[in-house]
Amino acid sequence: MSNCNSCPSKGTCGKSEDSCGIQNNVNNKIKHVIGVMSGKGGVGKSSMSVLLAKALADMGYQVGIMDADITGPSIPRLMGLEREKAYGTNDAIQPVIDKDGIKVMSLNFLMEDENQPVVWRGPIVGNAVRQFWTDVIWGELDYLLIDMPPGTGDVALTVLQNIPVNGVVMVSTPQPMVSMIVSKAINMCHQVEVPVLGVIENMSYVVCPDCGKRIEIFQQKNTEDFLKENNLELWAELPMTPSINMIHQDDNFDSETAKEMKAWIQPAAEKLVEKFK
Ligand SMILES: Nc1ncnc2c1ncn2[C@@H]1O[C@H](COP(=O)(O)OP(=O)(O)OP(=O)(O)O)[C@@H](O)[C@H]1O
Repeated sequence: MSNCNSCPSKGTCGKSEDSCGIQNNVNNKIKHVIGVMSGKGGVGKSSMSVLLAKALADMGYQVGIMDADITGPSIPRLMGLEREKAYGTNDAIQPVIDKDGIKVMSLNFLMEDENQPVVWRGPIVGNAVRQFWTDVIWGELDYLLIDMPPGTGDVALTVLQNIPVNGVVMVSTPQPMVSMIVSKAINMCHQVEVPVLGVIENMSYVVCPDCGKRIEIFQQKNTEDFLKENNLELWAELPMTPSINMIHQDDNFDSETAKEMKAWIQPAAEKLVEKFK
């Protein structure tokens, strides 16, 4: 049964206790639940979830990532945890914990073979996501980041209505087609009364390897209009770069590549922390 007193969204949620579909988990003491969403597939939502988690962990926070992209789970590989398995105890599931202490849950941790497709209908996928909230022993966390499925369909709705999400970080790329679809996701959040906190623009530009000049690759870049129309703030801009492919190799933001990635995502991590001060 839902109970507002033990809910992390207490005080920031518009739902009444009677109408709330959220089931709490006594094993969860999570201060902030944050969705990382885009509406459009392939814009780098999972990569941004991982970078954000690493930046928050680096700032000393206890962090978890829930891979709610059930049919296309990429978090285990992006975290370098693709060989790990999650184990159950009675009716609870232990998340996988990486070297930084980031707790991770993904359907791939429960699959024998990560290459096997999950051929499930929407309600079953929705149940899996719900269980990632109700049955996983997340323990104490400052931030649980939810890597949302692409689109504004069934599963995204299940996350927003069945998990006490405090706010959503939108990931976009500077293309009119993408911002139109991301705007749909923003409006979906408004409809279910989940605040959209800020925007990360990925693949924003490229840096010339010879002269270091910033090159705008998308000529009809419409970031300012998009932000203005949706009354949102740009939290971070990341270039299109092969460094992102190294994301899984460095746990502590130690290597030069990782330091570079940290510098790009850090403003977003700081903005997020600031939002909940
Ligand atoms: N800034 C970037 N520069 C270069 N490649 C990137 C960048 N961001 C993401 N990618 C690459 O784009 C691909 C998609 O990234 P990612 O899986 O993070 O996107 P997604 O939005 O979560 O996708 P999906 O819709 O499948 O959930 C990956 O191969 C990733 O390495």
